Amino acid sequence: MLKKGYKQLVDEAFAQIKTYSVAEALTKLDQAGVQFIDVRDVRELEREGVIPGAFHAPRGMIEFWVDPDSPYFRPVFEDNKEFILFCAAGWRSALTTKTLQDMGLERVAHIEGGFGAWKAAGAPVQEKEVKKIV
Ligand SMILES: O=S(=O)([O-])[S-]
Repeated sequence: MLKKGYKQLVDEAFAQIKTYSVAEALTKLDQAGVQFIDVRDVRELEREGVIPGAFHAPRGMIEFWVDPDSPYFRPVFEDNKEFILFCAAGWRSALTTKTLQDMGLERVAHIEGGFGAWKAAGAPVQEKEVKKIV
């Protein structure tokens, strides 16, 4: 028997994090000082598309990419931006937003319903660029 199931974890995260509707997030898409963060798996990006300008930080690595003391640190996280996370449907991003908040990021939020809701609302989507190996 688990001490906590996924539902409890997600509900606890929802209670402690900021959640933007798609409409609210859309107003922030091109805003200076705001960075969208896509925490989905790369295969989902290839299959479903991406939000223009979003930085891909897979959930599996994100704690290591955010922490400047980690050998995997990514400079995109060093600025004092607002980070808006999303996944496919809003559960992984809720857990990840809670984790980044626990790590000390002050302006972090996620998008309700994730990329699925974003796409369904007709918000901007583009194909993932395929990197050519030369
Ligand atoms: O992306 S997810 O909300 O289905 S975990």
